[in-house]
Amino acid sequence: MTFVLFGATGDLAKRKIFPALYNLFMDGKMPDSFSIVGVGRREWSDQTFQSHVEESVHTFSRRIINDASNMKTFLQAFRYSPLDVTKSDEYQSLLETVQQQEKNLSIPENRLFYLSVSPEFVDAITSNIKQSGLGTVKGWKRLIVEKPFGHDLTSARELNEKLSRTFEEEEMYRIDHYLGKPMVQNLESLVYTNPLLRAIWNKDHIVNVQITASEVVGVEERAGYYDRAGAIRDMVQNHMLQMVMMTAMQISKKGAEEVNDEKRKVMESLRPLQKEDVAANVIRGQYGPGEIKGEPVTAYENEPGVSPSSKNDTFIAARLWIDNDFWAGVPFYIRTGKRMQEKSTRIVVEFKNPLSAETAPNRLTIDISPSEGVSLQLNMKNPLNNQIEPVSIDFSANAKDVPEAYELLLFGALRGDPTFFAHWKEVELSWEWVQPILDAFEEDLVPLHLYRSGSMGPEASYQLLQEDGFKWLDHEQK
Ligand SMILES: NC(=O)C1=CN([C@@H]2O[C@H](COP(=O)(O)OP(=O)(O)OC[C@H]3O[C@@H](n4cnc5c(N)ncnc54)[C@H](OP(=O)(O)O)[C@@H]3O)[C@@H](O)[C@H]2O)C=CC1
Ligand SMILES: O=C1O[C@H](COP(=O)(O)O)[C@@H](O)[C@H](O)[C@H]1O
Repeated sequence: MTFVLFGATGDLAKRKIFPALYNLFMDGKMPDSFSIVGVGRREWSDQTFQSHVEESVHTFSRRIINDASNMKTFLQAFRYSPLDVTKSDEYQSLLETVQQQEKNLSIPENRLFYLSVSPEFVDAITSNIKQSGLGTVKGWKRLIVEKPFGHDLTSARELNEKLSRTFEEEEMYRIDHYLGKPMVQNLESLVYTNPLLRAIWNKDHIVNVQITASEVVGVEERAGYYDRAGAIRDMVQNHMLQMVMMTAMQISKKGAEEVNDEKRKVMESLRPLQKEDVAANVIRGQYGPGEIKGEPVTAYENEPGVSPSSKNDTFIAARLWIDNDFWAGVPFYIRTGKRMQEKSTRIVVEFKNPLSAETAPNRLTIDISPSEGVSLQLNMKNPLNNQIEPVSIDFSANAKDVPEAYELLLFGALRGDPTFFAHWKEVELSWEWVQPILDAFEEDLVPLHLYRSGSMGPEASYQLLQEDGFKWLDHEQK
């Protein structure tokens, strides 16, 4: 297999892709013979590239590197091909490098193309892959595409149409790194393999589902992108909706087709929002000044690169309804934002409580990151005072040796397993659901609530749940 990495000199390659490839190699999960060809504009030699890869792995790998001989073998697989991806005539030398490696190392003609570049280049690269012959193989070819997948519904459709000229749907692996998080991958098994949970994973037993992805960091150096995207495109259209799908799908057997089908069904049942209804169901927020870990931090509007008087959303909370037999009448609440109190991604499932006045409701909390675990809140009699009190049964994963999201995702693509990648139908349905929100924001039909940095978002997001008689189950209330 030849792994052709466009954007090999970039940030994502350095922080995520090279360390993931190294860990797969160390775990014996790379194919028997493989070559990795990096592409970028910089005029690097193979040696410069190999040193860069080595440094990246040393800096960012979850594994402590103490095995020089394995590292040497790993680095020998790397070649660099300088190329401006917009110039068709430069692809010939890339093809030659790929073919030479295939010949020298007797590598079967299987090619995995990874586009870790700005979306504006995706069209040029895929059509040049076709024209140059890089995409003509005796074995298989696959394409991994990074987010963002479009800027709105129209651009996502256009992008998909362009990609489909070179790659079939079965050959496309759209990355959503939340689908690589071990606990998100675990959701399917958690419900499927526990008849106890399967029996109650529906509207008869569940009153609401809350999915939170809060971050402590602000916009950092990404204002150029983020000020145009906002939390709605950056997190909701992809990661948050993928977590809704993974939580709400009803699996009856394991396998990629089933997972993608069930996720699609969830999205098809998601009640569409009309532009006029957005304000009643979606809270738009932007961080103001505040404190993070005791240190003052600036408001979003004063961050470098943010446009003056920007109305960009750095926080979104929303209420979703899945109008199918399993979930009709159960609100799904999602919430995500930057500069919040804690870094945490968590799903809380609250169960019905017929004894509501006397006992706390049962709750299942699934911690996705940074800690990974599951806890179930039950009621028990305290022998000291004979009072019924909530107790928690906890399982925490030992994160030390757990593969990172990019390892799991790359391993999936290497095996040709699309289970934890976003199928086009899911992406399109997600954009369809989000588009009225984008329109309502554009037309300023939704108030922008400022929230204090270091808080859990604007007060309005608490009111959203209060309207239904619920409250956000933050960490201390778990
Ligand atoms: N960084 C991250 O954490 C994440 C990134 N992503 C996505 O991954 C993609 C890459 O991001 P990131 O690595 O951060 O971006 P960077 O800006 O760090 O890297 C961009 C890469 O593209 C290459 N490139 C740019 N123009 C050309 C060109 N004309 N011809 C050939 N190569 C070119 C650059 O090579 P050179 O400079 O040598 O020309 C560089 O390797 C983006 O789509 C981003 O949205 C997604 C999730 C997280
Ligand atoms: O895709 C993105 O995700 C990160 C958050 O990812 P996590 O794995 O740290 O939870 C977010 O910071 C970034 O803005 C977004 O582009």
